Order: sequence, then C-alpha cells, then structure tokens
Amino acid sequence: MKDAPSFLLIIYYDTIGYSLIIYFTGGNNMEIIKCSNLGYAYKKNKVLEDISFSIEGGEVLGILGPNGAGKSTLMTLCATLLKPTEGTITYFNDENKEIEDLRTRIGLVPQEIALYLDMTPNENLSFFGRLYGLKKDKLKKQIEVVCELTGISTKEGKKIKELSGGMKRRVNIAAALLSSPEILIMDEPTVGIDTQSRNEILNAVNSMKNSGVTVLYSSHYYDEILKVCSKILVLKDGRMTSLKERDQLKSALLNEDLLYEDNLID
Ligand SMILES: Nc1ncnc2c1ncn2[C@@H]1O[C@H](COP(=O)(O)OP(=O)(O)OP(=O)(O)O)[C@@H](O)[C@H]1O
Repeated sequence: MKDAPSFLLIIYYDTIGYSLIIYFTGGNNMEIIKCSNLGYAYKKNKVLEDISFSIEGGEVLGILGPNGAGKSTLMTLCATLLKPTEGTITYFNDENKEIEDLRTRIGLVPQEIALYLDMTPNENLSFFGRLYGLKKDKLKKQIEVVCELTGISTKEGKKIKELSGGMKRRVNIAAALLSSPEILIMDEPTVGIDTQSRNEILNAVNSMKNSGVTVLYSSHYYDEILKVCSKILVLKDGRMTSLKERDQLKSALLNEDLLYEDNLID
C-alpha cells in the first residue's frame, strides 16, 4: 500500500531476556520531507532562496556546501526550529502536521556538542532517555542500542569534557538516536574529528539508512557525502546549484574537475 507507514523491529536479547525496539520508518514511497520554494532571512538578510527538494522514506540526502552556504539554516528549518520566511515544508505528505508531533519524530544532531560536560556518556544518555520517557530496562536497552550504533562503550567512565572531540560527537549522535526518530538531521557531524570517529559516524549513518530511517546529512566534504548519501543537494550562497543522485554527482565532479585538494566545494 503506497504511503503506508512502515516500521523496523529489532529483537534484542541480553541477560534480562528478549525485548523489542520499534523504529517507525515512514514507508519507502512516502515523501517524508518536501520543501517547496523555501527561503529564509535573518531579519533583512536573506540567506536561503528558492530551495525545492523532497526526501523519501529511508533516503539519505546530503547537503553539500562551503562555509556560510546556508546548510545549518536549512537543517534548522527542516528540524522545525525556524519557520520559513518564504515557501513551505511538508512532512509525511500532510500539510497540517502539528509541530509538537513532528518534533517527537525528528532527531537533531546539532553542530555544537549538546551534552552535560561533567557527566559520563552513560549519565548523559540516561538523563536524555528519561526526558523521552524511557525507563528502567527499556532505557538500559535503548542506551545499549545507540552506543552499539555509534561505537561507544556503555562503560566509558570519563566525563564528556575529558573525551576526544570524536567521542564527544559520537555521544552527541547517540543522544539524538535515543528517541528512535523517523527523521535524523545531522549538521556537519564530522567537523574536526579523528578518522576512527569519522568512520564510526559514517557506519552509524549507513546502519540508520539500512534500518529505514530518513537522514539529512550536511557536510562540506564531498568524499563523505558520497559515502553515505543517496541524493545530494549542493548549496552555494543560499541557493541550490544542483540536486543529483550520488552517481550523477560523482561523475559531474570528475568531469567538471571540482576535486579540490582540501576536499571543499567552493
Ligand atoms: N543567527 C543568525 N543571525 C544572523 N545571520 C545568521 C545567523 N545564523 C547564520 N547566519 C548567516 O546566514 C548565512 C548562512 O549561515 P549557515 O550557518 O546557515 O551556513 P553553513 O553553510 O551552515 O555554514 P558553516 O559551514 O560555516 O556552518 C551566513 O551568512 C551566516 O552569517
């Protein structure tokens, strides 16, 4: 049935027994997010103009662009934390979705680390998990699942402030996954981190994709965008300069000789 929501069941076994985690994934033919002629201005400063694209269930859409292109603004709009000043964003094929409902279905990984620095990863995840209404065994299991996905040890005893930049970013992602979001919005999750953490994060995105979660992933590195995204929107000075399938972008980059040494599209 077209547009029917679908879900993924993870059956999980540990010392306490079997349990079930359900990821609602929105259905693969459904337009999960549709932006039409989207624009945004900070007061009179127009920073996004005429952006139109849609993402279907289970797709990973990459937003590629140099610093200041408007990636974070676009991600924040899609996360419902800003309101478009022009155009519209429709979620789940329904123009009348309530923002409160949407926010429970969207996970946002912000560029900044949004964690308590004096607490360990496990303490942070327990705290945020409780905010999502998870308790006891369910909370424990969900923490194990998100730690497994992001390559973190649940026994990590260091406080966030003592961890490497890469580990902090992984915990930041784990926190956004606690609520089993249908849409995951990741704003430059690999900026300034070590290769191992970067690979763990890319693996986590691939796992989310395989489990049917719809992902928006911004970066100014075309190589990682090509590794995880099925479709790529290129932004420059607040405008879309292209929207291509991964393979199309790959050949366009090669043909147009845009392979800069520092991996930037500028
Ligand atoms: N809160 C704000 N108030 C005013 N202008 C802003 C604000 N946030 C961003 N801008 C401006 O909007 C434009 C787009 O910024 P944005 O952060 O969305 O780009 P970006 O592609 O994410 O850049 P970066 O890669 O550096 O994070 C920039 O010119 C920026 O100065």
